[in-house]
Amino acid sequence: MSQISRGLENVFIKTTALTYIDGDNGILRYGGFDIDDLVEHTSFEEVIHLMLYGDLPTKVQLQRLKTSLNEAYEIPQQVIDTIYSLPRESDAIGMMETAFSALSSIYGEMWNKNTNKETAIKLIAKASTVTANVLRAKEGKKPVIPESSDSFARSFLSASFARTPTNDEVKAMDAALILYADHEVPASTTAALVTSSTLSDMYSCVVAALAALKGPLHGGAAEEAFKQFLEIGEPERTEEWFKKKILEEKSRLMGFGHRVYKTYDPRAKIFKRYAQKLSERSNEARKYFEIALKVEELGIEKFAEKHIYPNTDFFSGVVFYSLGFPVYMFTSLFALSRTLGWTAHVIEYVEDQHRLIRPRALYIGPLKREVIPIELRG
Ligand SMILES: CC(=O)SCCNC(=O)CCNC(=O)[C@H](O)C(C)(C)COP(=O)(O)OP(=O)(O)OC[C@H]1O[C@@H](n2cnc3c(N)ncnc32)[C@H](O)[C@@H]1OP(=O)(O)O
Ligand SMILES: O=C([O-])CC(=O)C(=O)O
Repeated sequence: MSQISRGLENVFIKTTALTYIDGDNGILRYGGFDIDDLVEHTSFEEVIHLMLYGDLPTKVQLQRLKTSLNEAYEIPQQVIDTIYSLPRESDAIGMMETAFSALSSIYGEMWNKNTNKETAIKLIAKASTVTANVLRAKEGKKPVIPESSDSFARSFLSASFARTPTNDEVKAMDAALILYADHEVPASTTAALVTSSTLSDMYSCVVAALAALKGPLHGGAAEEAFKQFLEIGEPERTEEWFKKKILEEKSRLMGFGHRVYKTYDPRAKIFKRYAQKLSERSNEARKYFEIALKVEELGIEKFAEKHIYPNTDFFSGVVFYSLGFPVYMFTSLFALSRTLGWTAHVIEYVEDQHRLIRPRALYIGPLKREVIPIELRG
């Protein structure tokens, strides 16, 4: 009998030079560079170069890439209108899917080895415009196109909040963009790959990926994790909440557990450091960070023996909240960053390893039955 791998666990669908994960030892590298080093010493734009061109850029290459991004923030007025025509209470990722569908009908060009990387760079810039405007539409604000600047994170924050962000805010946003940029082939990237395997266009790949990212078991977990902290409300209520929700009702602890990491997610450690630093700016944020620390302690105490530890979504919400983003935007912020991983993987697949992805399902229904005409079916 054929082997079924539930959840495609341990199935390898491509080779990659993009991202290396050692799930037992909590190691994550992009193109051979440790994630800590990249966050410490590089910018999101440098990581874009690394992912798309295979190495960190020289100064000249970086400047060229920044110019390409700055020149691509513009999106057609019809797409802006589409975003703002949706009800304000619409789901933020749903709004991004709608915007990217509209973009795919305009920019859905054929794959071309000579232009795929430029297409990806334009798509990433436009994702910044879409994400900032999803926030602004939901907040009842006017449309804004991000302005050119020395930093993708700075342009994005300025457009989102229509104010000049501090350098600390830009650094934290930049770190979040790097941390979420890629993670090999999780559900969303796999959805993008399946789509690319039919030679559908790159924007459509992002629509498919967004749809998969939204779920609470994947990108939606950052919102769900933070909602736990909101529900707890006060640090001294944490133990009571944990006992009732997690131990008695056996709810999943959101922001904990991972298919590949069987130890602490290295990204969660870095997000935790930024959460600690940024949350010092407000009492509310500080309170949620304290609650997160207590939940983390109880979660590790309970689940470590099953190798279930905090994942990247556990502390990222405290960072985004401290930056001023509403909880409903957390998954969209993840998506903005992950447009890099999605496009880099589909390019790697289509250019070097392309084949239609078409698995099988093992049939277990009745082998053969005769149709009884409806009048005789009783
Ligand atoms: C960016 C990201 O996508 S990171 C992941 C974000 N998702 C979350 O934080 C949601 C919470 N976590 C989870 O649901 C899971 O850990 C997943 C889906 C991420 C990965 O889990 P999988 O590898 O598919 O494991 P699976 O769902 O089969 O669970 C295995 C066992 O661990 C338990 N488990 C896994 N995660 C958790 C959790 N967060 N809380 C409680 N129990 C958990 C399951 O109940 C199951 O227990 P059992 O064997 O006694 O039935
Ligand atoms: O790898 C996964 O399955 C999920 C994840 O952490 C990510 O996409 O960042």
